Amino acid sequence: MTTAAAERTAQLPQVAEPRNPGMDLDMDWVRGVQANTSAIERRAATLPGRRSVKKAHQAAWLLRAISCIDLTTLSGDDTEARVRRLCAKARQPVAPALLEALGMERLTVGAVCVYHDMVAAAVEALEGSGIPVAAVSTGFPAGLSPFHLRLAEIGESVKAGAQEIDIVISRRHVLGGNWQALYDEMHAFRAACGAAHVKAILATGELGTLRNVARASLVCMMAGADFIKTSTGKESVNATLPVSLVMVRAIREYHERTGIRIGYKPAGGISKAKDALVYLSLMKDELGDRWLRPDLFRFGASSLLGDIERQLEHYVSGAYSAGYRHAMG
Ligand SMILES: O=C[C@H](O)COP(=O)(O)O
Repeated sequence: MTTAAAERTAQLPQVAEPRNPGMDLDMDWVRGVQANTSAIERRAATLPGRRSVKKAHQAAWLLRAISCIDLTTLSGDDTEARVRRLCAKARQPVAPALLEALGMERLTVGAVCVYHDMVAAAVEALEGSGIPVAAVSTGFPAGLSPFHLRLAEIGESVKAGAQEIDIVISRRHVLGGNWQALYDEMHAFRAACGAAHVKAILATGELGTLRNVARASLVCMMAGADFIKTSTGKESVNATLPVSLVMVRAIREYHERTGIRIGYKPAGGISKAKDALVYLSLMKDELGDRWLRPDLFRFGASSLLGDIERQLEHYVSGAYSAGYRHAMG
């Protein structure tokens, strides 16, 4: 690391110790996990119509959604200039006049998420903001590069200043029911992250069954994942409500048994404000208010912020402002 990079790293805000110390692999627990697909799909189908976020309160919830976004660019044509623009947006996700109209002084996104090569540019652009940089590592998105290179990539991203590492698991371990291999892989990734938080991307669209999703979620938590994340955004099926129900219920079960709170990150294809509201109400219903903060909930999204901003503008321009003022007290 260059001296300048080392100095930048030293100036970064203090990151809390990873919250999940993990535990030994409990095969009885893993094998005992079931997922009733039709019941989950029935329940998921009711979620978009639920009214747990009242219309009059939606602007406040949308502001909360912004604070939980991992603002993402993960494209082959990413440039440092694009990342710098993204970081400027991360610092000021909503125009100051709009924010003022909504009665808020300061709002940032939860993190900026980039490929390893863009970490240094993002760290520099976010300096002093308190916004962490998340790096997708371990041969994202397929996770099929040699194991030692995947570990080395984590180390490089941490050295460059990433405070959060989004790893991808080997789908073949899940598809072959090789839970010990999945545990060992996740455990090694966790160790390589050091003080950085680690999010385990399951790539649920490639895991075959909801039961596999439930088991993989548990194994990754046992091996020390601080967050579990649905998707890379590159699979043909990314975040869905049925998968989210399965994963948040695994988080709930892990919390009930261990007392440890694991975060949840749906990612891929979430681009509408109304979808963000559905996810927030799912978190509230299934896990409670504690999981509505950025330390335990993130959206992995590249285009969600734009739609939320449009909805907020619409809101401020008239329709529900009386209700919003009431909701904000
Ligand atoms: O992890 C985040 C995803 O790659 C973002 O996916 P998206 O571009 O569909 O929002």
